Amino acid sequence: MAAPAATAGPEQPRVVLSARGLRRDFAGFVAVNNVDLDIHHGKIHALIGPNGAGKTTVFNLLTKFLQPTAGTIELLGQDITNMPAAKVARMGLVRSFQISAIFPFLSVLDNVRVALQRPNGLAVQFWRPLSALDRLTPRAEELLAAVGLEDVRHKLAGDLSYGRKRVLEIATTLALDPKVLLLDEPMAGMGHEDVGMVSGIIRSVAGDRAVLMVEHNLAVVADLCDWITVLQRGEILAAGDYTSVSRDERVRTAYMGTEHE
Ligand SMILES: Nc1ncnc2c1ncn2[C@@H]1O[C@H](COP(=O)(O)OP(=O)(O)OP(=O)(O)O)[C@@H](O)[C@H]1O
Repeated sequence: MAAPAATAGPEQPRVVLSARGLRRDFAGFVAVNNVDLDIHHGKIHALIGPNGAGKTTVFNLLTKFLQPTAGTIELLGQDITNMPAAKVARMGLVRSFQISAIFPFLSVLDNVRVALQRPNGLAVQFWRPLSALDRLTPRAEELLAAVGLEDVRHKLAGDLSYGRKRVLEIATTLALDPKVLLLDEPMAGMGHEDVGMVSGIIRSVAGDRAVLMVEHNLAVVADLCDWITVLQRGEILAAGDYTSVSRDERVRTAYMGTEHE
């Protein structure tokens, strides 16, 4: 059978987020140095590396929670290097926080409805009565169906299993209709079955957006991610698909003696 043509066409995944020469110093300590990244629509990109490699700092730089010391960041073709975090979130670069981002005493449905009325993903308008959110119910139900939580929509979020809380948290992030979704250790603390469920959801939500994730579970990275960037001491050690990165001697050495799998 003929191999697919390698020429660029309309199907070629486009770069939606890119960084060039990203650097961040903390009082003379260089936490991130000369990092280049290209994140593509429809792809899942993993940022991995030993503890202290600079992964969280890169996330904070991309989302503009931290200002880079040097380098540039482009989102959807626009330079966002000096843009405030709220504006970047409104443009579609959204970071999924941990479980603490959900409201345990609200129902699953109300968690998503509240997320749908957030103007920029960073603030919740608590003064609005929940009844004012009724018009958001159809969209909230659609999102819950997309992540397989429709059957528990009237449960209190706090009563969900750990894995399903993570899924709800992803659904509240999807409410912001991100073009680029940043996931910070989505499998942290999860049992085996939950990892499978959350992997399936991440794969399906990546169909129509770009996903960048920090993940320590290398089995998940191997299974889920199209492209991997390995950081060590703030710099890119290697980049490529899982097969090439996992065969890289420098990567193997970097992981030796760490707690990673
Ligand atoms: N606000 C800060 N002030 C000073 N140093 C910092 C600050 N934030 C991070 N660092 C340092 O920068 C380096 C990179 O930290 P970062 O948290 O980005 O690594 P990481 O790869 O996310 O690590 P982990 O896997 O442990 O979460 C570490 O040495 C850390 O101590």
